[in-house]
Amino acid sequence: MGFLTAFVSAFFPQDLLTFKGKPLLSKWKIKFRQVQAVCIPSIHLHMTAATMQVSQQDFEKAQEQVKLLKKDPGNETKLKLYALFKQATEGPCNSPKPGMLDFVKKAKWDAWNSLGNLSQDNARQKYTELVSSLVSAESADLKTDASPEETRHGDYETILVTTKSSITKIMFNRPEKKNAISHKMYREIMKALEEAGKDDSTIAVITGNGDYYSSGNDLNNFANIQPSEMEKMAKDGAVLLKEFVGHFIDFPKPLIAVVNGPAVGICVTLLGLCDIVYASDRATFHSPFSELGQSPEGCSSYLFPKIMGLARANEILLFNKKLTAAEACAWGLVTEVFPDSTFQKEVWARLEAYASLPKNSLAVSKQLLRGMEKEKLHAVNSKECEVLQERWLSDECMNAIVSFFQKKAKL
Ligand SMILES: CCCCCC/C=C/C(=O)SCCNC(=O)CCNC(=O)[C@H](O)C(C)(C)COP(=O)(O)OP(=O)(O)OC[C@H]1O[C@@H](n2cnc3c(N)ncnc32)[C@H](O)[C@@H]1OP(=O)(O)O
Repeated sequence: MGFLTAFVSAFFPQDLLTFKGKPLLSKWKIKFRQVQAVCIPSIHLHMTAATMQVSQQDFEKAQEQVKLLKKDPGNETKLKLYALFKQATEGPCNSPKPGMLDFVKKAKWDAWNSLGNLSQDNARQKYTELVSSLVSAESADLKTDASPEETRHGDYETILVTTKSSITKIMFNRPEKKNAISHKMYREIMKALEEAGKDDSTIAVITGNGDYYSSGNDLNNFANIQPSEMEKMAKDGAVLLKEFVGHFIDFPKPLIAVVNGPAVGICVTLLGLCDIVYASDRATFHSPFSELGQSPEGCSSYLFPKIMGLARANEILLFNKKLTAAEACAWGLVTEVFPDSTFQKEVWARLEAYASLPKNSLAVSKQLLRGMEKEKLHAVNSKECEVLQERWLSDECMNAIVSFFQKKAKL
């Protein structure tokens, strides 16, 4: 016999467990909440404005809500509910006191009788308030229970943003385009970073959906531009890029890159602004700026020489050297490399442990590590964007982009 069955059988006499004259015990005996439905007579009342108004409708709604409670509220509360219900529907207790040995009936009688001359209106109100507090407590519990679940944010088209276990994950989500970053995606990433900076998460993660981390700037951002619009395109591009990189410079919490596959262009350079970079051993790192007639961005012209030394930075940023994950780790761009087969499992277990550390301590420590450099980084960002704006108008750059689309057309 389950707890509620026992409670119902003990606390509600057989005569109460009837509906329209038919015995309901066999069908209904299991759930306390259902007993309340059996006990509902039809009441028509009007509250005056003297007390907080509880309408008949509210009272009936409360009776329905009791039926939906998932957790047993405990004997004491159930006795209170019973007493208030009887008082509300029948008025003060005037039935004879049960014998001392009839414990259950006596407990119920005592509860009802203890309400004395409480008016039916007040009893209805107290019943409704009690139910409302039980419902609120239960939904708060459910929210707490649900906290380890993943919550999805916003109405994004090009990225997926979720929070789980104090980690906000921003995932590039154009796998069919190798997660190339379109104009819309630049804007959505900025919005997601702004939100992640303010939300309850402890750390934020950037990663890619599919086989690529990201193939960098979407070269379509430069396609189909009329000659008369070239200057505007370059100017607007520089403004957008400056703002975009600025969001990484100013991000207030630890920012982790989970590089699930190859990374190209701006998605490589931005790694210098991330606080930790974990890579799958399938990942490669390629910044083909000179091949594209362009120049470095993402503060890499300043941070890469600091991270790996000028000679190595030159190989990547001037001569398009594509690094394996192991090389990128040896050169200090990547923190740690994991076998692809266990990458996700190992990385997320590690990050969950990190995200349980005190949030504010992590944030202030990040500021100490990065804060002094911020002004410098913004200046570098401005300069890089200025140079790129010119590069985008160069023949070298235009030819490289035309060549990319021609190769595609031939395929
Ligand atoms: C506001 C402006 C800010 C600018 C900031 C400055 C940023 C600079 C950079 O990021 S420079 C780097 C730019 N990226 C590239 O040069 C990479 C170009 N792509 C490739 O070389 C290849 O696609 C690849 C090596 C990434 C992958 O090759 P492969 O495995 O053979 O796949 P596909 O080429 O067939 O690609 C599948 C599909 O995706 C499209 N695509 C891939 N990358 C890009 C891209 N960067 N831009 C646009 N489209 C891209 C590709 O065209 C295919 O599309 P399709 O199926 O043909 O429609």
